[in-house]
Amino acid sequence: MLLTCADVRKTFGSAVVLDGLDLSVDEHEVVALIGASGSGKSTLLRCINLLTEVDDGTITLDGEDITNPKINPDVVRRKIGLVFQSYNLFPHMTVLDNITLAPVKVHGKPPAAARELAMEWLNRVGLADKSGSYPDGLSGGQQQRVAIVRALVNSPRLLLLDEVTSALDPELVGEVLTMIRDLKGDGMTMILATHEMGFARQVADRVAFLDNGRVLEQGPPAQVLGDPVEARTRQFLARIIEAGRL
Ligand SMILES: Nc1ncnc2c1ncn2[C@@H]1O[C@H](COP(=O)(O)OP(=O)(O)OP(=O)(O)O)[C@@H](O)[C@H]1O
Repeated sequence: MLLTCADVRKTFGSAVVLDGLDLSVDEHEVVALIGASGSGKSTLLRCINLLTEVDDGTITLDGEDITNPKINPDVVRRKIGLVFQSYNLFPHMTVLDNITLAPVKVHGKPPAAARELAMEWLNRVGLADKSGSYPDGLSGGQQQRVAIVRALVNSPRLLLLDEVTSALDPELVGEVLTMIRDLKGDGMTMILATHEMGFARQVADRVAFLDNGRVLEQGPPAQVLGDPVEARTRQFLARIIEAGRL
């Protein structure tokens, strides 16, 4: 296993958000997290990326317990890319500078090498001509693809994607989806939190349904989304169908 979350607990005040959650992800696997709003999907991703500290339980990456307080979070975060719904690009920096900032300033990569790698990725995703543009000159889909490239230039072992298509106009979702499918083809290990069941169905090897702070049910997309075992999964999907999102 590349990642193992074992008995992870997280509370905010009196709210128990993760309640002994177990989840394992194999190398090259793509896992979609689904569940009602507030079920803890983002919190889990933030715990894995060490942006939020777990109260209890362990998270193991590549055999190393990353919840051990002695671990250097910056080293862990280099191995785990996290991309948010709101792309969070720096508005006053060009696309190229947004991408090379962390490799150069944080990780000490020579600027020329960082630019070369960034341009390679931008070429691959068809955005090389935007390298000198500022984020507000790009569409939402283009900005999100730049945000994903920014995570990829650190060569992460694991990519976490938190609702990366949710802020996009429907016609822009496809280009981000295509990029994620290409990454899957390259063997990138990914965990994606999503409200879009179509997205989960199209890219995930496995879907995990979060409920009351635990993974209640998981399996291949066709099974979990098409023929769920648990009554609560069925209820959740029925609400999604009502909302027209299945
Ligand atoms: N820093 C925080 N302080 C207090 N409560 C928090 C904090 N972060 C998250 N929560 C609470 O934890 C619960 C789970 O939130 P989380 O964002 O993980 O859910 P989610 O499944 O990702 O929801 P959504 O699908 O709406 O993004 C929510 O009730 C939220 O209000």
